Amino acid sequence: MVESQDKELAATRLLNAQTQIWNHTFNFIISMSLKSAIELNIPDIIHKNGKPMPLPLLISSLQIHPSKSPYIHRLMRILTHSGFFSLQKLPQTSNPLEEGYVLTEASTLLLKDHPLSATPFFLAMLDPVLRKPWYEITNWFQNDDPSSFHTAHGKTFWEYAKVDPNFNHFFNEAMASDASLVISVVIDKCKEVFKGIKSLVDVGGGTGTVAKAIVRAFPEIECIVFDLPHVIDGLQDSRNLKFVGGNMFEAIPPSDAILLKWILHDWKDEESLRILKKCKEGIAGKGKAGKVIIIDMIIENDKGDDHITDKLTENQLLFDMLMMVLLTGKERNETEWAKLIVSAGFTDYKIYPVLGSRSLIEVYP
Ligand SMILES: C[S@@+](CC[C@H](N)C(=O)[O-])C[C@H]1O[C@@H](n2cnc3c(N)ncnc32)[C@H](O)[C@@H]1O
Ligand SMILES: O=c1cc(-c2ccc(O)cc2)oc2c(O)c(O)ccc12
Repeated sequence: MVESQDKELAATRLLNAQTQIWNHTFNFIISMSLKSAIELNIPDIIHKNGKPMPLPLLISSLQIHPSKSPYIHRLMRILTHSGFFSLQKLPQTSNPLEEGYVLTEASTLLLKDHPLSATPFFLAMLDPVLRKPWYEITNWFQNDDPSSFHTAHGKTFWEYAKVDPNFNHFFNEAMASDASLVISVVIDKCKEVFKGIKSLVDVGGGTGTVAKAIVRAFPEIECIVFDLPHVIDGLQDSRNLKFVGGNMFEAIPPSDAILLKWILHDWKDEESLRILKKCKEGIAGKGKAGKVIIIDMIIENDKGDDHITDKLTENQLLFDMLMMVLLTGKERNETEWAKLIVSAGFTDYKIYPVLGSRSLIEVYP
């Protein structure tokens, strides 16, 4: 009896292990299915419908070949199971089997016209330019290239952006959509961070989404968006917002405060230290208001004991891999951040854990 129970337990474990491997093996199927749903415009079509959308109506609204109509429910079934759509009973019907698709919070963020749309990044991640480096990781482990991206394309991420205007454009656009989301939360939840600041440089500030929101919310602040020349090329200055091209490893324009949003995780410790030291020079002599504002992840060391913490940690570890493969960067835990901040000559810092998997870190000279 005991022996047969042991055997059953061993078989269950083996089958569970196989299921785990299969689910991970097929993870890409979810991304590729979602890509197709976005390309077929399904989130926007369901949104426009305004109420739960029955399958036949959804099918008739899609630009697909008639022979493919019977397949749509299978695409919708996996994406519903993955939480991108949900099924709701149709209004004004007594038949419980009559239901229609509605958006979830995740697919709402994928709407093309959503001001905070995640679609540009989602599609960018599946683009062959950003996919190729993932096939090169093992080669990268065996050569001395700075990143797997470099192994795949023979140049760094930023060099690639400089010579490929299309890549430069879609990357900057994708960054801008994330920037809108983050800065709206920062302005709402961390107003005090900007108190007393008269000038701010957004280092690596891209096309200026964050800086524009800052000058709108705090008109007394003069902002400079500092980025590589090909990023800011052609962007128009306004009264309290200027675009300056340059290299943050060489010099950063002086100001009361410097913002580094999603900059330091792009770079390894030696490089990040050089950037932070340049920031310190940039805010030198600016008295009490001088500070560096970092927006980046702080990796949790403990494995989460609830589902949400566990998902945040997974998100951070995935970003850590993204930084390793595309750039030379990494995500850091608090000890690593503290070491970096102190090594660059700063005396103290304060963490505002208000941005989901990211935090705002206020750093003082
Ligand atoms: C990950 S993006 C972050 C953009 C923006 N801060 C945001 O979070 O939306 C990094 C930015 O750093 C810029 N960058 C890279 N190397 C740079 C350098 N040497 N000097 C100035 N900016 C640089 C890139 O062009 C890019 O805009
Ligand atoms: O190449 C990237 C991509 C991202 C990214 C991907 C998907 C998302 O939903 C959000 C962001 O983020 C990056 C990043 O933060 C960075 O500093 C460099 C490159 C990328």
